[in-house]
Amino acid sequence: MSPIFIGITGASASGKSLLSATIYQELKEEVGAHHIGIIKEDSYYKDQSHMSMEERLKTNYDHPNAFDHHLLIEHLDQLGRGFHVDIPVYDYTEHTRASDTIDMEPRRVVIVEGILLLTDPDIRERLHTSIYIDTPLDICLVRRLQRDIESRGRSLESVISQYRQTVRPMFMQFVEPSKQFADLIVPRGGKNRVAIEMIKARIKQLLE
Ligand SMILES: Nc1ncnc2c1ncn2[C@@H]1O[C@H](COP(=O)(O)OP(=O)(O)O)[C@@H](O)[C@H]1O
Ligand SMILES: Nc1ccn([C@@H]2O[C@H](COP(=O)(O)O)[C@@H](O)[C@H]2O)c(=O)n1
Repeated sequence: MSPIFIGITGASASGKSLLSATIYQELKEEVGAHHIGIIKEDSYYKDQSHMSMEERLKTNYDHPNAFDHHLLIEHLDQLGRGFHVDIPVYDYTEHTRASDTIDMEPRRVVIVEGILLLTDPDIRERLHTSIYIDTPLDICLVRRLQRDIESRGRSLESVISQYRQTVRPMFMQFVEPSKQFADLIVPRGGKNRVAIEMIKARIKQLLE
C-alpha cells in the first residue's frame, strides 16, 4: 500500500516539529508506531563538507537552492514503492551532513515537514494533504533565538544577523507565498488542539 504523505510547512520556529511530533505521538497509539513516520526537509540540506567554514557561514539556508529536493523526492518515491530509505542526518553546527544515515522502513503515513516544501511543485504533487502553520513572525523569532542558542550552537548576534540577511527576506519571498498551496492553515502552531484533532481525523479518513 502506498503511504499517505502529509506536508507541514511554515516559517522557521513556527511549530512544525512540535505539530508533527504531537500528531505522530498521538496517532501511533492508534495506528501503531511502525505505521507512521516523520521526514524532515532539513535532513536534505546539501552537504557542504567540501567548503570552508567561512564559505558555509555565507550560505543562504532559507533559499530553495540550499536543499537537495531531488533526493527528498527520490526517497518519497522509494517509500511509495515499498522500499527502505537512508535518510541523511544534518549537523546544524558544522553545516554539513553527518556520515551516518537513518534507515526508514515504508510506513502507511509519512509526515513531511519543512520551510520550503510547498515551493516545489514536484513535492506538492506527492502530498495528499498540506498544512501551513501561520505563526506571527515576532513569535517565531523569539522561539528561534532561544532554540538556536540552546541547541544549534549559535550566538545572539549570529541569529539576529542571519534573520535580517536571509531568514526574513526568504520567508517573504518563498515561504509566505507558498501558503496559497496549503489545504489547511493553522494559526498558533503546535499546540492548536482543534487543528491537531482535525489533522488526525483527516489522516484516519485517508487510511480507510
Ligand atoms: N504553540 C507553541 N507554544 C509554545 N512554544 C512553542 C509552540 N510551538 C512551538 N513551540 C516551541 O518553539 C520552538 C520552535 O518550535 P519547532 O516546532 O521546533 O519549530 P519549527 O519546527 O517550525 O522550526 C520549540 O522550542 C517549540 O517547543
Ligand atoms: N546550516 C543551517 C541549516 C539551516 N539553518 C536554518 O534552519 C531553518 C530551518 O529549520 P527549522 O527547523 O527552523 O524550520 C532555516 O530557517 C535556516 O535558516 C541554519 O541556520 N543553518
